[in-house]
Amino acid sequence: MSELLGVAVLGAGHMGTDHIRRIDQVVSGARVAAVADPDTGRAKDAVAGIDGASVHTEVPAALDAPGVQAVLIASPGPAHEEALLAAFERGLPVLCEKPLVPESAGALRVVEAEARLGRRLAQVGFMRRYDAEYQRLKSLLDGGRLGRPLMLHCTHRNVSSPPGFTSAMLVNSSVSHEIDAARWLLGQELTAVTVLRPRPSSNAPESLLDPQFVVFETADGALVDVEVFVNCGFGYQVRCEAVCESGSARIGDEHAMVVTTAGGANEEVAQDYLVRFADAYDREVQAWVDATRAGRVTGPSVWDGYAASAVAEAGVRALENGGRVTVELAPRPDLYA
Ligand SMILES: NC(=O)C1=CN([C@@H]2O[C@H](COP(=O)(O)OP(=O)(O)OC[C@H]3O[C@@H](n4cnc5c(N)ncnc54)[C@H](O)[C@@H]3O)[C@@H](O)[C@H]2O)C=CC1
Ligand SMILES: O=C1[C@@H](O)[C@H](O)[C@@H](O)[C@H](O)[C@H]1O
Repeated sequence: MSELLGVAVLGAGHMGTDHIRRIDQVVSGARVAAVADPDTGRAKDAVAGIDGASVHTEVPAALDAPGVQAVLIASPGPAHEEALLAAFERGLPVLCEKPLVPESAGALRVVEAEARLGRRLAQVGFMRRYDAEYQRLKSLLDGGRLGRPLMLHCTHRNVSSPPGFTSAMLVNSSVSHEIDAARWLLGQELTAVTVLRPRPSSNAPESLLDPQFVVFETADGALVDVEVFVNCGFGYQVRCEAVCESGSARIGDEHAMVVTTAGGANEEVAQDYLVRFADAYDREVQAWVDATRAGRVTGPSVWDGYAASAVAEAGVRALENGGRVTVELAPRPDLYA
């Protein structure tokens, strides 16, 4: 394919606007061909100064717009299923922001729809798989030098939660990244989940259960714990330590600049995922564009998206009802073997 890949971006909010900038200014081989958002003002602002990008309020109009060859979904999670199925009907390759679909039943319908097509068309925006530190940890674990992984200790802290953020979203929005990262790093499904609730921070909005401590069990007997704290107030911190039979490895400490002045040192802390994972988003979208132009799909699959939603759903049940909840996955279609 010699011409630029024409991308329709669905949703021009926080992530959509950043991806539009990325496609326009950072990534090579693609251009923004259309944008859809029910809020026309946002859509127009997001493509201001970009030649040839049409603006739509409805998703089908954007998918059918001239020059559209692929779709980047950055609308809220509940809108993803309809958008994915509409893209599949048109044979358009998709990069879908996480979650694939928040409810596992809807995510499974997407898996089944893609399996019926008989070829992969979509990948999910689990960008940590493109982060240099996560990739180094994955290579180290796969190389076997540290022996069998026994535990992952993870930290996921946001400065503050956006309006409307619920206690369930700590699990199914924030921890969804750790769910995917753990499945990917360990190469195993997560089979059970328990959520512990320390006393809520007085800095969290009224009635938000924040922080939470989530423990996953894996098919092979490893444990993954996640401290998720979305109103920590001081910074965006994502850390992961793998404890293995012959050693341990930790990522997530190397981002800050350390400023030393008379009598002391001060370490900067990133405030936002758009800063902490900027390179990962760039690499994710570039890889998607390159693979799409080559007629391939290489990123986290729709099956990975379904599994993450099923685990998160079990996590929300564990949060709401207490106790340990097991994860039930549907049979995996051969397409994702
Ligand atoms: N990978 C990551 O680190 C992150 C991923 N996300 C994901 O990105 C997606 C978008 O999140 P944000 O940008 O933070 O939300 P946002 O609320 O800032 O923006 C969503 C936009 O979508 C528009 N919209 C609503 N319904 C739509 C529809 N049916 N079709 C097209 N547009 C529609 C809204 O008007 C709004 O402009 C979500 O799936 C979220 O989970 C969000 C933050 C970080
Ligand atoms: O995906 C994300 C948000 O939706 C989520 O709400 C945040 O907690 C995460 O840090 C961010 O990466």
